[in-house]
Amino acid sequence: MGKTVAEKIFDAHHVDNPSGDIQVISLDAVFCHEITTPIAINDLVARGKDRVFDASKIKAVIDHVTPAKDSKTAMQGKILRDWAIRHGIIDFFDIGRNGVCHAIFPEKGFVRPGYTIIMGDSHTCTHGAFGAFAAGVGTTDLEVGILKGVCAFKKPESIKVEISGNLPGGVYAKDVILSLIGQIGVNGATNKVLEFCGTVVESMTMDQRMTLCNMAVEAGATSGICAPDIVTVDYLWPFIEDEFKTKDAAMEAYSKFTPDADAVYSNTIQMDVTNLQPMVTYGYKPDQVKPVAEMIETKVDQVYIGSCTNGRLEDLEIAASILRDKKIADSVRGIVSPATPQIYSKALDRGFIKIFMDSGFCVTNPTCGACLGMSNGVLADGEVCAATTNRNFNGRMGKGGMVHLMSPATAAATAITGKITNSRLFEG
Ligand SMILES: CC(C)[C@H](C(=O)O)[C@@H](O)C(=O)O
Ligand code: SF4
Repeated sequence: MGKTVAEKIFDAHHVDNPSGDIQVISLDAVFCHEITTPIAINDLVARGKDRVFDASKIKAVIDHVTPAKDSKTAMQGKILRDWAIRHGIIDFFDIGRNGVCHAIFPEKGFVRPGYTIIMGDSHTCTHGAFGAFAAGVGTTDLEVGILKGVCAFKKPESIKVEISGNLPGGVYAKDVILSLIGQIGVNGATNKVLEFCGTVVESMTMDQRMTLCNMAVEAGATSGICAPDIVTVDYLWPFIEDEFKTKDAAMEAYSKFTPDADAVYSNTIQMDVTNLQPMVTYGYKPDQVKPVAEMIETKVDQVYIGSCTNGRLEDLEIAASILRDKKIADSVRGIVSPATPQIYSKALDRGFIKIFMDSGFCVTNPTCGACLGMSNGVLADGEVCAATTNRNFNGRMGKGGMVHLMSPATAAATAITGKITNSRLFEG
């Protein structure tokens, strides 16, 4: 019987089959940030198990609140920092070199097709864009992962999402994933892997595939996955050139993580995006999605462009192309957080940062910050934010605040008018 991408990855990492449909797999990487890992560290220390399975496979970053905003966040950073130093974790990213975990780790080449990765963060599914199985876990699993380099999962069942057609102008990967979540609901993929395929996915860049996989968890999925192909190899080439010498050799090696034609899926969803509209969320759940056209009178107080969903270079490029030579509405506070220092620096070189600043946006350092309402743009009670992030939960960006999720293009257009706006108004 044929296998899905996730099944092939599980086979290649099989350690044990303790019971029924539970499988223990070995881990290629454990990613860490300063909000959840310190809880695991403190517990491991208290239990006399302050060890790591392999310091070279642990990658850590201070990203959620950086620079620290108060004594609590300073201590969270300190616990992670001291632990990284204590255990010789070389790939540790602190202020000045740090960025949003799900943007900086792929950028550094830490994700490869066929990898298994866990992290104490729900959007770990982002890394599935590289053909990896990457999942967010709780503290107990994180501790076991750090100590032993293994993790127990339910054997993966996958939903195949086949995306075809041609994306219209002004419609992006973010609109595709919002529309899918709107269709299947926040529990539509619970305990399943969403395997994205089809001509639209094949023609997406890695930045776009990361946007797609990033929100898999908002439909309840354990992970999102795109099979590795030449786009993946091109992205990773600087990191894998020495190993493979030719791209063909890399493709050949990674092809063992492409799905079989007769792979078995729990179900298949066909999406034709040819007539897709730009999408926006309207409520407190990511499946409450409407076309922008139905939301255009909605006034916003703040526009936030950033996060692990849409804070990458292509996102900033699209937003900047709309903001060029324009001013944002006086009533709007515009905030942009490039997701990593490299993105920031490239955005500077390419003139995007100047466009943001000239239009009236505040540019912050790379951080999660406003996305989860911890710093750099917390909303006041009753305020509304247009955001390129992934969660619109009640109070997510500040108590009593409302978040509308959308693409960077829609966010930029919205900043100019102060009301939710179709970016086609400004796109050529
Ligand atoms: C802080 C962390 C545990 C959390 C998550 O897991 O998703 C955060 O990244 C978020 O997006 O809310
Ligand atoms: S950018 Fe937002 S969603 Fe992503 S990891 Fe940070 S807080 Fe979570």
